[in-house]
Amino acid sequence: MRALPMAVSRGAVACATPAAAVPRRSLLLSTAAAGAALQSEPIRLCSRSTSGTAKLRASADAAQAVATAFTSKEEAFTWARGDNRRLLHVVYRVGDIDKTIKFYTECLGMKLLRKRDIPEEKYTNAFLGYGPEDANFVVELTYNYGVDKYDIGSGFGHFGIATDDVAKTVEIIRAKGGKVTREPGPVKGGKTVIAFIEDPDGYKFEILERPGTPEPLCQVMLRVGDLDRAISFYEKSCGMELLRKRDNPEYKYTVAMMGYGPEDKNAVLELTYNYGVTEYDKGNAYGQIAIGTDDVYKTADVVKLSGGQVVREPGPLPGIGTKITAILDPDGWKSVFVDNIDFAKELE
Ligand SMILES: C[C@@H](O)C(=O)SC[C@H](NC(=O)CC[C@H](N)C(=O)O)C(=O)NCC(=O)O
Repeated sequence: MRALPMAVSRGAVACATPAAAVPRRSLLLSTAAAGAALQSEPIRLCSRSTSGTAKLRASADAAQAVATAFTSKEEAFTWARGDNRRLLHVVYRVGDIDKTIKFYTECLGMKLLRKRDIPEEKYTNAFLGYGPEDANFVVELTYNYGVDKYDIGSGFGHFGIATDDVAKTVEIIRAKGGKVTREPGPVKGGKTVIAFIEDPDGYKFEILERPGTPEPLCQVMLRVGDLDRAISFYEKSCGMELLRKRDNPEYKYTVAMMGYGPEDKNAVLELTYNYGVTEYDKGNAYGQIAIGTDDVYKTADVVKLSGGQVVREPGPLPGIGTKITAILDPDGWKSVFVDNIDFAKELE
């Protein structure tokens, strides 16, 4: 059973604590600003409030005190990098779930993996993909009763589907009535053959040529206002690796592929920075990516220690019992970490 984090009074002051006296759960101080630089030495807090410590108290108040199992930030980041993580699914809202299921199964060749209706919360979920959820990245569609239209916004980019033959795939999609918005051909400024299609709600899918891939649903592309800030966040707060960064000055954008393993075998988060564009409208259609973890509590601690924002404290979901924690990146994109064991039970 996990111990509850210790409460930290707003009047807590920074103090020197002998190493031997450091409790099992330490209190580490982190700046609240997302993307704050790592500090090698944690500042420990004690609850003693004394006179003459106003400045320290003010600085403690201005920062986020984290009750954590870790004794240093380095320990926290090392744990996150070694955690058992992978992208589980991407969650987004659709206006007619049966129409989308038909499009994804008939045009995109996905399988309907499971569907659940939660009438008490007035929504339905459908999980679709190219392989079982215990080993593949999949989509989780959400239909909210009575809502048939969403705003996709300008920040969401696309989902990527890798295929052996883009031209053939696009012809099948077209023949089945799918909307092709960019014909197959080499990507501008590169060699990879790509095409773009749109689903019934207007979500874009990039079809890209990558023969023999084990993970056809391979990318979630989101636009960000500061690429280095976003890379730093996904490295430090999420324990991801920068797999590839490519600048395309001719077309004035840079992309960074972030993930938990090589791009040809694992789904990745593709972050796109368009020169000079620092803000996007995120709409209300795209939801979040879900990431598996062995410990949602430690995960939330790591996010806080790296200056990231936890928008849902770790704990079990009412009704389902699956433990999760939700975080926001510096651009406001959400990720949800899901306990691996609880998730496996959901699939039983
Ligand atoms: C292979 C992999 O790197 C790509 O497919 S990148 C695709 C490329 N992306 C962009 O242009 C991103 C910047 C753009 N301004 C945006 O915000 O989406 C792309 O979409 N190319 C279009 C083309 O027709 O080649």
